[in-house]
Amino acid sequence: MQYQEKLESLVEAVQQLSLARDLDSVATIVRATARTLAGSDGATLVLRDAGQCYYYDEDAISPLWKGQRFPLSQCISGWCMLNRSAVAIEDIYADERIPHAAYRPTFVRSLLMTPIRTIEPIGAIGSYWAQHHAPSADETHLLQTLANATSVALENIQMHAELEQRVLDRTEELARTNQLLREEMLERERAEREVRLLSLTDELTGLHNRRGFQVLATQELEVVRRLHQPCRLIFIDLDGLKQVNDRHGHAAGDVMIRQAAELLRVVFSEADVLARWGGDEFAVLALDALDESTVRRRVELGLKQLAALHANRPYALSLSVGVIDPADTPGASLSELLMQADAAMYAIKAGKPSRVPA
Ligand SMILES: Nc1nc2c(ncn2[C@@H]2O[C@H](COP(=O)(O)OP(=O)(O)OP(=O)(O)O)[C@@H](O)[C@H]2O)c(=O)[nH]1
Repeated sequence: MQYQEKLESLVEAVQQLSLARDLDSVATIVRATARTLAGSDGATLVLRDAGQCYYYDEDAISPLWKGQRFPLSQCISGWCMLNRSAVAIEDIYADERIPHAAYRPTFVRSLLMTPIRTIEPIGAIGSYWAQHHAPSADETHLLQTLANATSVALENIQMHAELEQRVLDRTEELARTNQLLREEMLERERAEREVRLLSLTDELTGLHNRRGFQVLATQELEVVRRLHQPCRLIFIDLDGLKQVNDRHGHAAGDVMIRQAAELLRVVFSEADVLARWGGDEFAVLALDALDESTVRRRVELGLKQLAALHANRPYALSLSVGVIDPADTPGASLSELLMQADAAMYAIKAGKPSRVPA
């Protein structure tokens, strides 16, 4: 092949190398171009890897050396990297720098080893001949130019890989941050739900609290009024809680309040709005056409059942119950209706002979 043709091959290879994005592509280009430029029978790409010569690719000594690593001091590619200069050896068995035994199973008789970059070499390109061959100055020059272009390609690949890794790391970091934000959002939603729930619920009894009752009973009242359905508003007060607190302690008073709530759950249905209005008072919006005596009868029955369940409690559970029909005052607000029910309850309580249950 004429020098001009070789030069064109070299220019073509330099362009291909500038586009190569991985080591395999570089190795393929280098191997083929080295053989073309040197007219050799085989070529190899050696990389300097932590003080060793790493035979990354070769088609001269295959399959003996490909993928193997040798100390820089024990192979000719190492020699050429350490000395930062190309080395041509016409008869490898006459040269002391060659580990002869290692070459014996191969076809190699002559070689040219070119450092990849003469300043701080990062590898070497080897060209091998099966017959004795003395590489010309032109061949050596072309091979060194190829090797220098290869150094740029290798640097490019490393930079590209580093950039890709940085993008990957950043993407992972963003994904982790996103995940954390998502978890934080879910946690906040859960906490908000809990706060909403807590702010409508009475902690001691699990019934709605005053605020919960106002929200829900207002809605329900509006619906039953619009649909002309029956309902009753009921106000209930525990009898003698103060006495129980005083005689048996606050904890016993709490149990009494909880038992009253238990009773309301038994007496009224799930659709009704049940609330602890505060202290020892309860409010119920029953979505039913209950008359007062039915409510009272059910409460008494519930009290008996509870008394049987808690036979050894040191006090009797007793309630004063006021029942009103909101339909009797169609324009009244919930607060006004509650005042009516409270008054009805108080009339009942006032009529009781003794309000001390224990
Ligand atoms: N154990 C307990 N006591 C409470 C709680 N809230 C309010 N009380 C007490 O309940 C008592 C209510 O007193 P009163 O309004 O006189 O009611 P009562 O003792 O049931 O008397 P009457 O309603 O007239 O039958 C007060 O002593 C409050 O301190 C509570 O959550 N737990």
